Amino acid sequence: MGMKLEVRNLTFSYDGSRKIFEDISFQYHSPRVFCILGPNGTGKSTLLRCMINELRAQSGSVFINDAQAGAYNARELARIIAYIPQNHYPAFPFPVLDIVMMGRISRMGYLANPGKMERKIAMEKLEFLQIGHLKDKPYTDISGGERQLVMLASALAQEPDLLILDEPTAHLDFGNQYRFIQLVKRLAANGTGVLMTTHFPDHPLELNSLTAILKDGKMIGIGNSEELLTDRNLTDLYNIRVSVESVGRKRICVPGGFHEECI
Ligand SMILES: Nc1ncnc2c1ncn2[C@@H]1O[C@H](COP(=O)(O)OP(=O)(O)OP(=O)(O)O)[C@@H](O)[C@H]1O
Repeated sequence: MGMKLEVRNLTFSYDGSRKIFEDISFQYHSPRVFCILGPNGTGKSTLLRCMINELRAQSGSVFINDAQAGAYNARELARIIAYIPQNHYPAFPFPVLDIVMMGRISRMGYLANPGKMERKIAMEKLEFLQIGHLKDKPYTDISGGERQLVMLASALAQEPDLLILDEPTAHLDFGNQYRFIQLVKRLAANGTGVLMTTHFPDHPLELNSLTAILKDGKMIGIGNSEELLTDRNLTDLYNIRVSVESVGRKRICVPGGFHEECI
């Protein structure tokens, strides 16, 4: 059926005076992929945390399936949305498989212990992401990129309608970044929505996603990646010359410009 997320006139401040962003509004329907681009410190993570009810906006509202986000308790929200923050610091050396099984909590009865089915689903998600070999390793003893994939496995085990991912490729190697983007395409094709922030404009171009540009506390553009991510818009956004080029059937962004000296 898909889910609907609506952000209406959202304004946020951490200290009550400096506005991190102001009057942000958009509508999103899953399973389309939605990417949010913006320079460092523009409030992308803060916006995501407002969407999942972790931070309370100064004004404006977030609606999930037409109900105020605040009306859902954590368990109800976890059945709809799985969120992976930009950084997660492991506190305990739980085995990786247990971490992935934790993704099942919102799907289990109150006071129930994870059983065979939870174990099977968790293992399937690890295998799906080609990290089954990590299942018995302590979560504290794996690399940043491996942790990111384990978090993704746990989020997938949650079987949400929407994945909200904060810079999901930040720790991934070149190959895993590509595999990850292909995975996002597959998830969307199978009905799971993905809303993600990224520092790589190539990602929304590859995903042909709905894309929003955040700059100086405002959402200055939203639309199809192909139309929104022009040389001009990317040059203005990142303050370097950028040209968007066709290579075969792909569109890629070239920082410094294709025919220019790097600046
Ligand atoms: N807990 C906090 N308290 C006060 N200010 C904060 C807090 N977290 C973030 N900020 C500030 O809010 C602004 C937006 O931060 P945020 O992390 O949302 O940006 P971002 O666009 O996700 O950045 P990046 O791309 O670097 O991850 C920044 O100026 C940051 O310093």
